Amino acid sequence: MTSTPPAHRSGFACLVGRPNAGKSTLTNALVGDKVAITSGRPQTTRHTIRGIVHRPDAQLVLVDTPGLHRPRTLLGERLNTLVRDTLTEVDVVAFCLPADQKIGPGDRFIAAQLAETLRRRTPVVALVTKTDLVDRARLTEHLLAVDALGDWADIVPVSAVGESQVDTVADVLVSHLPEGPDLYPEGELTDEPESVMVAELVREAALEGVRDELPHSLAVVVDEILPRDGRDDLLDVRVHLFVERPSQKAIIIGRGGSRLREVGTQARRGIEALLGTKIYLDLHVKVAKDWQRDPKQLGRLGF
Ligand SMILES: Nc1nc2c(ncn2[C@@H]2O[C@H](COP(=O)(O)OP(=O)(O)OP(=O)(O)O)[C@@H](O)[C@H]2O)c(=O)[nH]1
Repeated sequence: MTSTPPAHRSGFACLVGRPNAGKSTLTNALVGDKVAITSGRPQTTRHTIRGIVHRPDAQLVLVDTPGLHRPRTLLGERLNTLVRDTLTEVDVVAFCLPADQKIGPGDRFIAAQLAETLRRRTPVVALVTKTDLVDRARLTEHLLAVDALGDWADIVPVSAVGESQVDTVADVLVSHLPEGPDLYPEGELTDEPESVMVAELVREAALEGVRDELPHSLAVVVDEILPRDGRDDLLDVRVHLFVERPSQKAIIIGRGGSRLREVGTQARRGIEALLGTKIYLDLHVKVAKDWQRDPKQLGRLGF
């Protein structure tokens, strides 16, 4: 019998569960430490990307769930909107239930929300997390309780800390993704807060001494932050500075580019401290006429 290679899959997943269920730790274990950042907003989801699992056979994009991530804030109407918005846009939902804690009202609440919101349109995988904290008997008991809690596409026990079954979790989540090519270039991971901070550091440096001349005319966009090929100690950071008029571009760049070099040096120091690694900072200045008044330009600049 000849076997055809499995189709490439790609899509979005979100990890839900009550606080301390182990979502962040598992996300990190799934994604590994190949961290790069971009401010580019994903085209296919409005939600913050927490990490991307790159594999030869698949790309799994893990997105944040603003609501279920912090169930304490999930009340009334708001809850329903938040949950529905995110959960209905992903391909698979992973519900984390820590093995060392009995299923409680918080878990039952989330289970009910998932059932009501998704109505089986999106598969939900139950992940029994922190299995390293319990013995076999307790794990079995918990698995049975989780099974009784809802209608799951799969149930997978996992320990992110003990590094047990993390690959199985990835396999199972990937199995629920549609066939498709990579959605993001390899090495790309988003972390919005950090890229916003990078943009802010560049903006600060660029406005130094010229704040009066172009206070609100400067927008900074971080295009990408990627590891340099073949280097694990250097990130390439590409940034665009947008001004409204050619005269402002001249101010930012300075005579023979002298001022832009100073801006780069100052911003680089701050960014290296922020990211904890050496960077190569690539700054480009562009004129985007009347960007403050043009909704299309504003959108492009991330406002
Ligand atoms: N022993 C053990 N501890 C774990 C494991 N996964 C997470 N933890 C611990 O559990 C605690 C909570 O983990 P997080 O990953 O922050 O949980 P979370 O669900 O992201 O929490 P919130 O951000 O509050 O929603 C941390 O102290 C972790 O170190 C695991 O597999 N084994």
